[in-house]
Amino acid sequence: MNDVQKTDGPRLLDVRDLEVTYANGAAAVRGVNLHVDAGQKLGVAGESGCGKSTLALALLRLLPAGAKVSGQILLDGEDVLTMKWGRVRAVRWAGASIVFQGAMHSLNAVHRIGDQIAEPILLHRKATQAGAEKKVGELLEHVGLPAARAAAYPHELSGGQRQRVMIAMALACDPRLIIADEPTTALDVMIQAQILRLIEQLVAEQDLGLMMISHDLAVLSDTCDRLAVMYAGRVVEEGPATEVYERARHPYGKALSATFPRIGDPASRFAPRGLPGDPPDPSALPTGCTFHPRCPVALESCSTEDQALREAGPHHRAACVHAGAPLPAQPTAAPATAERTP
Ligand SMILES: Nc1ncnc2c1ncn2[C@@H]1O[C@H](COP(=O)(O)OP(=O)(O)OP(=O)(O)O)[C@@H](O)[C@H]1O
Repeated sequence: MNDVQKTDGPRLLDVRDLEVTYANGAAAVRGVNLHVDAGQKLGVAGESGCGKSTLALALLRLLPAGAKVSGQILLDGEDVLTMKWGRVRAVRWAGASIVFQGAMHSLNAVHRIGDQIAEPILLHRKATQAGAEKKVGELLEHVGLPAARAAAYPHELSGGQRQRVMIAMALACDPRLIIADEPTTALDVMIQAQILRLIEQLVAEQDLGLMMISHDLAVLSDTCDRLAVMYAGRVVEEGPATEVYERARHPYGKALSATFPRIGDPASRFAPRGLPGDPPDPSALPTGCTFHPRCPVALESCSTEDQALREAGPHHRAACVHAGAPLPAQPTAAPATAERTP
């Protein structure tokens, strides 16, 4: 991404020209470039089906068999794509770890949460049982839960508490990068805000890198320093969070920011609804700019000419023929009357 170049050593995460094609021919990630440095928070936004989860899974080589991956995923300068499996397994906990959405599905219902958090510590840190238990207590307290909750089973905790457990587990082996895939999607708005503040606090305290994935641009702009907006497997807009959220230069970024107004904003109830239609099938992408069939400001040329990312403002880039100037006025959509959903 186009921000100030880091000069002292490799970036924490540096993704270059990443392509992922599933066995059925779905081109889910197409030429993605992005990076995260220590202490930085990158938000990756996009509707369902834009390739966000595929990107996250690719970073730690968690994709299903048959998926073809090319490009580079440099974690502290070391390419995850060419690592031996033993090294990949170590990196998954100690280099980077993932917090998934829906903690109830990610936690094992029949094991106490303390044992589940201890497992990677015993396995990858070669800790003693006593050492692991001590670390589990510290981690739980760190995420705002009493150490004694280690004895609880997942069903004895609330949704927010379970998500705190997932975060504790992600931190178990002191990773340097956290990948959070829709970490608050299943939670109500109050709890969502608490979990986001917790993630922010941990990132700042431990100088971690954060890559947070969400369909909700407002949540991301509230939490992250920079945003990358994905559409049909590509980054179509990127830049400082406020800049992208408030002055989107790609019509897709603009539609996403209108669909997800700021948390607590009373105007949110009257915000325009999202775009009609769905992202394209990655096995049969449209010609030209893949967004053109849904774009309210497309030119005739957009159906044949693809656009690369180009300067759209300070450290801000957009892959749109209109990127160099404020977007032309768009037809206004019908006002939404429902409360925003997290
Ligand atoms: N295992 C798979 N095999 C084939 N296609 C897949 C597979 N997993 C995902 N896809 C397709 O790849 C595209 C990107 O999916 P992905 O889950 O990465 O998107 P996403 O933006 O994370 O959406 P969501 O938020 O719903 O997870 C979609 O069209 C999806 O149908």
